[in-house]
Amino acid sequence: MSGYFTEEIPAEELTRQMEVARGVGDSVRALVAATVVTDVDEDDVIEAQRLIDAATAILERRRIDSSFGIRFNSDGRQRNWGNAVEGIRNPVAPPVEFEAGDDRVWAEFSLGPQYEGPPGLVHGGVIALILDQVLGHAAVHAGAPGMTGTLSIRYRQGTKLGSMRTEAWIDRTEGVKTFAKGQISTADGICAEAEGIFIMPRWARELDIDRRSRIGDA
Ligand SMILES: CCCCCCCCCCCCCC(=O)SCCNC(=O)CCNC(=O)[C@H](O)C(C)(C)COP(=O)(O)OP(=O)(O)OC[C@H]1O[C@@H](n2cnc3c(N)ncnc32)[C@H](O)[C@@H]1OP(=O)(O)O
Repeated sequence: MSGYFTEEIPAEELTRQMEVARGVGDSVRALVAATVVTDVDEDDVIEAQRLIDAATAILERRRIDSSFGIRFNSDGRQRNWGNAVEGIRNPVAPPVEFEAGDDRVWAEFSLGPQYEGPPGLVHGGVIALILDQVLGHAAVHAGAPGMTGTLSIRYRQGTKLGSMRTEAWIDRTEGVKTFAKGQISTADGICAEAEGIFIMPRWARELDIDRRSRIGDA
């Protein structure tokens, strides 16, 4: 399966690269939020646009031919910097950084004005995006990774923009299918609940266990 790479970056160098990646990702995230809510004069908007275009031209001086993919380093760490939920260098990603316990995974994070759907509330598609990832992550954590086959969401109340928590756990596994459940909550309580079926794709079923678990680490 393409998009999965193995690489050998010395640990200290990888840590340094991660700091730079997070730095530029965070700066563009702040830029996106500022673009949505700025109230400065039009001349300032136009000047900002000129500077942004100059920054884009610098970044485009050299680029990879594909999307970022998932890169496994020899020290056990992996880079999924392009992931739409977790990718530290992807400004579209909040990013959501998961923690894992015995029977579940969770994350605390914040969504700003660029994720708005109804006024003041998170867009339902963004809720689905995050629930897909957290349920998928729970399947990985349980050692039963898979692609999302089905995802069902019950939106119980609007999710206010700002701080929130998501968590997910495995309900059961049946052969290549992993049934996961999860939720997103704010200070108002549970806002959305999800159930998902994650299915190990055929190409992964044919891999040996070691390679499969490395892909599942994604
Ligand atoms: C190791 C892999 C790791 C993957 C990445 C980890 C990322 C980590 C986190 C990422 C998080 C974000 C994740 C993302 O964003 S994943 C991106 C969004 N999802 C996709 O793009 C998935 C596209 N679909 C596929 O690749 C295949 O159709 C899948 C893999 C889903 C099934 O494959 P295939 O079609 O070849 O399966 P099969 O014919 O052998 O059937 C097997 C069993 O499954 C049952 N079934 C089939 N389809 C569905 C369905 N839709 N719902 C419920 N059940 C379904 C079927 O009845 C049978 O059951 P049974 O009759 O045996 O009881």
